[in-house]
Amino acid sequence: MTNQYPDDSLALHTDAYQLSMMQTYFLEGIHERQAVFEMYFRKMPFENGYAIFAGLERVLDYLNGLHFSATDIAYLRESGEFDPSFIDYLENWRFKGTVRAPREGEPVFNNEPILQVEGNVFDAQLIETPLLNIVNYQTLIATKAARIRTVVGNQGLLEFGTRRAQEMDAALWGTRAAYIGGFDATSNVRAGKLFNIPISGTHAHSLVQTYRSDYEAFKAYAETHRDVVFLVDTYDTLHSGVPAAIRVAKEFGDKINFQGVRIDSGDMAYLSKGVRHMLDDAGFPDAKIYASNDLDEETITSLKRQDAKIDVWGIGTKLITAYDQPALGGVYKVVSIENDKGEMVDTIKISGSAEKISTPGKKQVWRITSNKDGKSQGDYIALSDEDPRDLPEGLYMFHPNYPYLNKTVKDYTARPILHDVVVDGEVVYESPAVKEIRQYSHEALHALWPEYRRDLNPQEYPVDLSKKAWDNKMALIDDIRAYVKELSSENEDLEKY
Ligand SMILES: Nc1ncnc2c1ncn2[C@@H]1O[C@H](COP(=O)(O)OP(=O)(O)OP(=O)(O)O)[C@@H](O)[C@H]1O
Ligand SMILES: O=P(O)(O)OC[C@H]1O[C@H](OP(=O)(O)OP(=O)(O)O)[C@H](O)[C@@H]1O
Ligand SMILES: O=C(O)c1cccnc1
Repeated sequence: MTNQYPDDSLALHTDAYQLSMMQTYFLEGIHERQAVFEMYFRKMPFENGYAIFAGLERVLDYLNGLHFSATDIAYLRESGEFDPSFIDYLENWRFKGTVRAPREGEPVFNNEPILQVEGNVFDAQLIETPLLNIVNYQTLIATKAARIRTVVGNQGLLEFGTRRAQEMDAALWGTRAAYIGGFDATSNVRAGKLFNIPISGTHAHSLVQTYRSDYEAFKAYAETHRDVVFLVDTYDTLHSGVPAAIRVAKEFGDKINFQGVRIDSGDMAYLSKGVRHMLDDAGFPDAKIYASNDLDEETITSLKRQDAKIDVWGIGTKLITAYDQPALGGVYKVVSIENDKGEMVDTIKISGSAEKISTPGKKQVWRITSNKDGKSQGDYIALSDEDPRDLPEGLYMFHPNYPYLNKTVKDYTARPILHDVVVDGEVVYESPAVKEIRQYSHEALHALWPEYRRDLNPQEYPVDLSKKAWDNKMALIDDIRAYVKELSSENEDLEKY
């Protein structure tokens, strides 16, 4: 399908129920009521100790100049689903809200706000779906990438996932997220162009099959390239591929700057050791062994344990699809809303399961680090009118579910994590170059103790509520309980249920 709408916009990239609610607010005349919504996720992805926040650049692209185009409006009218006066209003609508977010690449944790939208309830509602769409995916992939980087150490790490991604957008933005999470380069050339990230690659089996021989294929490739890596497993790695690679490397010498070989099947521990011997014996001790084939942090760990002689890891499917956990599960909840007297009142969503109870009130996340070693002590979620900096008596931190787990931190720095990125509809933040984001992420991650960074059974990082935020939550839970009780006593029929 070609795009038949030259002015297609992203304004309709939302769930119909958002427009349905917006219509209600509009027709009831409350669409300009102020509200604060926050995005957070409840569980750490991959049971990891941290997540890497990503997606902000695309969020800003999306919000910048967001409006309903002529064909969007025409479509809504033709659908017959919405009131004409509501559609008239959408015609001149512009996003006027304020958005706060962490820096891209920032380590973030479950149950803390990672996006905050403040503005008309109408505006905030429309953008819920795309914000979750963007940040859930990119944060997931950046986190998966960071996990893989953890097990790979300082070795080369290449992103090969485009062919296996859930369509083109996912390949492109997933690649960017993977780079932020610590990959060195991508095979996706467009990502290289758009984001100015390094591109890299070898060649496929089809080259060898086209020439019907390893030697002929490598020779042709060598005639036409420098810095070559030969794929050696098309027919037989140890008996055909590697001998042919060595022969061509010797024949072409300095002309091709032979970089190494790639193995894409078979027992990679066994094969890589054999290949290493052959390359060393042939006088190519610096040639690198690349490996690919459904790799992820688990297989890499296992291969390292087996002392596989692999120098560069190419990772596709399991990274770009977040194979073992394909969704982050981030949610977007209203935490404060203007009442009919014009006052902001905090609001809570109660649930039978404790983890689904939201934390009311507009908040800020503070990262608390010790001034002695620069290492982080935990995150402190406070209401936005609190300032936990420079408290002479120290900062009292307690676990929100187990308050007896507590500590007082002295000689600390409290750094706010959420920053204004859009103010009253205007984008006020310019994303740094992706290379800088990657570097920032690396540094911010290493301000966490290694116990939170290990890939298996990491320590739970403290994400605490301020006393005021905690009291506010408890008071609202009590209010809701009293309200439900009153309803039940007013209506005896309800007692039956
Ligand atoms: N020594 C090893 N230890 C642990 N895992 C390995 C080892 N060697 C290879 N693997 C992994 O085992 C899996 C093997 O998958 P699979 O059987 O599909 O590969 P293959 O048959 O060798 O190649 P192909 O992809 O062409 O079918 C891959 O994920 C690979 O990365
Ligand atoms: O294995 P991944 O982590 O997804 O990495 C990308 C894969 O893409 C290529 O395979 P290709 O499409 O040629 O298929 P193959 O599995 O038959 O090698 C490459 O040889 C890798 O195996
Ligand atoms: O360049 C490569 O080796 C490559 C690129 C994409 C997928 N698999 C391998």
